[in-house]
This record gives sequence, structure tokens and C-alpha cells, in this order.
Amino acid sequence: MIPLRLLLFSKLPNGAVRSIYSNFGIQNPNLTTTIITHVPPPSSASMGTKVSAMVIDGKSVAEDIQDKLTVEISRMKNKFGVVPGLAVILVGDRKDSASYVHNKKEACESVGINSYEVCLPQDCREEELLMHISSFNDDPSVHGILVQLPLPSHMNERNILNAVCIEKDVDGLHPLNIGRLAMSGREPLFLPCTPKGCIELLHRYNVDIKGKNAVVIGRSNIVGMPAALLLQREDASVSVVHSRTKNPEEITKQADIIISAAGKPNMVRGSWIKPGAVLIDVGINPVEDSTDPRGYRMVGDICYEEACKIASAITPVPGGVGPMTIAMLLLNTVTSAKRIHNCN
Ligand SMILES: Nc1nc(=O)c2c([nH]1)NC[C@@H]1CN(c3ccc(C(=O)N[C@@H](CCC(=O)O)C(=O)O)cc3)C=[N+]21
Ligand SMILES: [Mg+2]
Repeated sequence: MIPLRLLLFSKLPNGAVRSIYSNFGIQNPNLTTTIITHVPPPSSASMGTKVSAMVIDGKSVAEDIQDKLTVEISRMKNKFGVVPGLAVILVGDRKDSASYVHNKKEACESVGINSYEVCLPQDCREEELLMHISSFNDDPSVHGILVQLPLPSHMNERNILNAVCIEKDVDGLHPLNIGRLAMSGREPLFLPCTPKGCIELLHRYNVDIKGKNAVVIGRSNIVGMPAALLLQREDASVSVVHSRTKNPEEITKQADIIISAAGKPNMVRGSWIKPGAVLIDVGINPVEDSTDPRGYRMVGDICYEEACKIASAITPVPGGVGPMTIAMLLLNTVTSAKRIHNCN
């Protein structure tokens, strides 16, 4: 039995909303059941000024998931002698990629997943990368393989993603897994981490998806396209807008739910948003900031200051979808290890 846990979010970052959030733990790794009760905001917050959107706290949801994974992993180790392993391959020296890979490695350590990291030079040959993938495919201590994207332009992304065996495709980006995601009645072995994290946030915050108008901004293989497929599986009516869409704001203005993965800082303005909409911002765009020790800070695709006055709920950047992507990667790795070793 997993103990019932209560988390009290007495003061959210915007200070306006209190929510009591009771979690019944992970029963099925693909489906977590959560009940959230929204307590009305204190009256002072609603006097005169507009009440701002609830902040969807991806960071604390991710921490909650990772806490449960830590317990589960130690159980697997004690009962079956199985320790989940994740291999991460990084090609080239993009600073953002190196930083995400670092975050993934730290997260593995914190929950007890063994992580194996391979860093290859920017000018590495495709054959060499394929060789590493192939040896991880054959390595029984590895249950998940992630090739950090984007790859250098001389490499063929399709070839590379194809080479990961589908049983270890914890990124959910192998064409067979994506193909299954697109077909009703077929189940992928893994769901892509970022879209899965977005849907998980909607579930955790009790957002109805069925029958709602959902708009996905962006059509990338890694986020936009699988997010649109997942939303359809949740019975949303889905529109996809992208760089060639004429007047995207006319479409987003109809949306009950927006998942934005455009990669353009502050692109979604207040005027694009229907009052009461739920906003999931996948964008992590670096903008120069001399007051930050790194010299830059991350902003989303959605203009937060405008949007939080109109939406009913919104994910912050950072602290929203990013940490959930990592939590879903860890969850997929644990699911994979259980499936491979038949431990339950
Ligand atoms: N094969 C592959 N799988 C991926 O899942 C994948 C990828 N390639 N390429 C790049 C994107 C991006 N991505 C992120 C992971 C963690 C944060 C993250 O930790 N974000 C934190 C910190 C952000 C910061 O300030 O640096 C936050 O949003 O709070 C963000 C983004 C995974 N991706
Ligand atoms: Mg696009």
C-alpha cells in the first residue's frame, strides 16, 4: 500500500490561490490519480484587483513523482535486485543541451537510477553514434536510451531514432512508438516525455480535457505533433497552429487549453487568449539578462504578465513543464526496467 499523502500549497507564487492537493500515489505508472480541491482565494486578493491565474506548479508535481519513484526503485532493488539504468547520449557542445543532460543525470542520481553518459564531439560520424546506440541496446543494465536532440546537421535524425530498440525508447520518439500513438487501439510502449508531462499536469490540476477545444502551437516531432495526438486520445478537439498559420490568434482565442511549443519568447500575447483558458507553456527561450549569474534567463512562449490576468491556470517558466519532462523520463525508465525484468 502506498501511503496517502497530503500536500498543502498554502501560498502559491502569485499568492492568490490556495489549493489542497491530495495524492493517492502512483498505482499505474501511466495513470496517476489525483484529487485537487481548490479553496477560494482569500477575499483580500479578489477585492478591487483582478484575481490572477492559478500557477500550475510543475516543479512540485515533478518532486512528488520523483519521491514516489525513489520508493519504488528501492523496492525493485530489494525485491528483485533490479536497478533501472538510463543511457544519455549527447553529441556536440550546445550549452542548453549540456545543461538539460546535466539536469537529467542529477535527477537519475536523486531517485536511484543508474545513469550512463556518452558525450561525442560535434563532428562525430553518424556510424560512431550508431555504434554507441547499438551497444546500449545490447546492454542488460540499460533500460532506457535517450539521444539528446537536436543532433548536428550532418546527422540523419530519423536513422538515429530508428536505431534505438523500441523496448528502450524512453523518449517515445521511435517511429513505431509514434505510429502506435497515432492509431486508436494501439498502445505505444512509451509516451514522449514532454507531451506526457503536459497531460499529467492537466490531470493533476483536474482540468477537463474531454470535448474541449485544445490548440497546440508548433508541430515539432518532439513536442507539438505528439502533444496533439495525446490530446486527441484524451478526447479533446485539437487544432495545430504553426509558423505558416495565418492569424494564429484567431484560433488560439477559441482554445480552452493551449499547449505552446513554438520556441518564440513571449509570442502568445494576452489578446490571443480566451478568458479562463488553461495554458501549458513548453517554451524555454533564453533571453539576455545581466542580473542573472548565467547572463541569461529562460522565458516561455507565452507572455506571462499578460496571460496570468486572463487565463484560469498557467505553467511558469522555469518551474513548469521542464521539470515534468525529466520526471516523465525517469518514470518511463522505471516502467521499462519493470517490463524488461517482469517485476511488479
Ligand atoms: N531526445 C530528447 N529528449 C528530450 O526530452 C529533450 C531533448 N531531446 N532535447 C531538448 C528538450 C528540452 N528538454 C528539457 C529538459 C529539462 C528542462 C529543465 O530542466 N528545465 C528547468 C530549468 C530550466 C533552466 O533554467 O535552465 C525548468 O524549466 O524549470 C528543460 C528542457 C528536454 N528535451
Ligand atoms: Mg513551429
